[in-house]
Amino acid sequence: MSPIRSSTSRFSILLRKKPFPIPSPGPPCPSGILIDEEISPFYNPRNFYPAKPGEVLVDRYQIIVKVGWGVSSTVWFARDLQGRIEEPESIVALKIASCNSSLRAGDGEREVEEHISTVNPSHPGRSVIRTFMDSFELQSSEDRGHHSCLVYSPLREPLSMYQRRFEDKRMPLPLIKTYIRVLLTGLDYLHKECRTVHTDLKLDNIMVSFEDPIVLSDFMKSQLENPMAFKINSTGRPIYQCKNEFGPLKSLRSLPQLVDFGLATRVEEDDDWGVWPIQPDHARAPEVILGLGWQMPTDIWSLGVLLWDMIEGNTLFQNIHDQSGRYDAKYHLSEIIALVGSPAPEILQRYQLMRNYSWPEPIRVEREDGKICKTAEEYFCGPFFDNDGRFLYENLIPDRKLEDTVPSLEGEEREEFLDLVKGMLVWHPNFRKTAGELARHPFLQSK
Ligand SMILES: Nc1ncnc2c1ncn2[C@@H]1O[C@H](COP(=O)(O)OP(=O)(O)OP(=O)(O)O)[C@@H](O)[C@H]1O
Repeated sequence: MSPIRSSTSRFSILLRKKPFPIPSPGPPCPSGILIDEEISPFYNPRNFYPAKPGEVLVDRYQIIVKVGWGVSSTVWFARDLQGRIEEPESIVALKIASCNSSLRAGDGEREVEEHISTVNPSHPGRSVIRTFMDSFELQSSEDRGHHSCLVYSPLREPLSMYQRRFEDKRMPLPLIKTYIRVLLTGLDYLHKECRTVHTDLKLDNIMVSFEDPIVLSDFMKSQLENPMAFKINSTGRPIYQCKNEFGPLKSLRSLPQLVDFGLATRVEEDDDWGVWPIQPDHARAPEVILGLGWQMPTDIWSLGVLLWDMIEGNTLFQNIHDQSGRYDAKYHLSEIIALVGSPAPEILQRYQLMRNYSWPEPIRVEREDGKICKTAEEYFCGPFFDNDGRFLYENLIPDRKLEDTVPSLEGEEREEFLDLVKGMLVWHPNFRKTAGELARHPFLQSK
């Protein structure tokens, strides 16, 4: 038996897909110009894995093209060589985390995604959440720990980029409604079944799938003919310029997926609360700014804010920065009060109670001064309300009304939209509607 087995395995090795020859280098970039991840203020090239087109990782994934990057990772499309020669090409996205061991980049993301993928695979929202299909580790070249590598299905692009493909950068309303409903089904799964808060909802963390597999296969072929531009940096490593332009849409069959669980947080028990600052500035919920503690409803506030980015093509809260462009919470709260009203008395009571609560560990503010803070009040430069619950910056409250912020909707459509968002932009997190309830709202049903 054994000779037959060994010749069978040799035979199957022969039938296995072969790596393409290493593509010729693309055009050189001037060395003085910063490329992609180099722009990040805390960038250290030694922490990034020096991936190269043509390289085969773990004897299985052949790197072809860089399609994205973040502050602590790069994302590449790669060929999966596991299939047999005659099988269609299988392309995956590899997210290679940096090896900065203090951040343990990639490890938290892997843990949360493992949890999400196993809780209840039959829930309709499960497929809306992007989780990894495979994972492995790569040793860093300078003995600086490991690079965690997560393998995903390839996606077309973030919603921010997808939107720009439509006239006036606005997707058709029926399509937006479908997207919102799908995202809410995903959040219902994440919140109710997985008891996980995304904490970083923004259009860049909603990605859309390829509308047609031909778009991806044409893109991959074109990469072999037109390789990425690159430069050699001061440490002698090549840095490649990512390519992620997939051209005009062939149809509207793409669907959204929630991605990037690098900052996601599990809330196991009802009395577990996140306390540290989260969320992109304009989508930050009031309980985060005021340091009241946050749970799943904080994502509902963020998604509520993002509905303006989707429907109107601009942000709901427009003046939340000071004159030098820095996020300023007192302006943000002033806009919230103008559009949503004053906080409920319970919120003000909790604010007084939590004002002096110190975080278990101090946090450095991501500003030039890099101040170290122990409380939300220090971090967001409070106080904001006096002991009687009066807002300390009444003079900053702009003359705006929520009803005037949706010029593109009219009549019943507008009323229904306002009703939907009034269930999301609620000061008291407990009184916000849940994702499951919102998904059934009349505004989102096809008429
Ligand atoms: N599956 C995928 N298919 C195609 N492109 C992807 C995929 N995943 C990520 N990208 C691209 O890579 C970019 C960065 O990915 P992602 O959002 O997961 O990283 P990040 O969390 O922003 O990185 P970091 O945590 O290092 O800041 C995305 O904005 C997107 O352009």
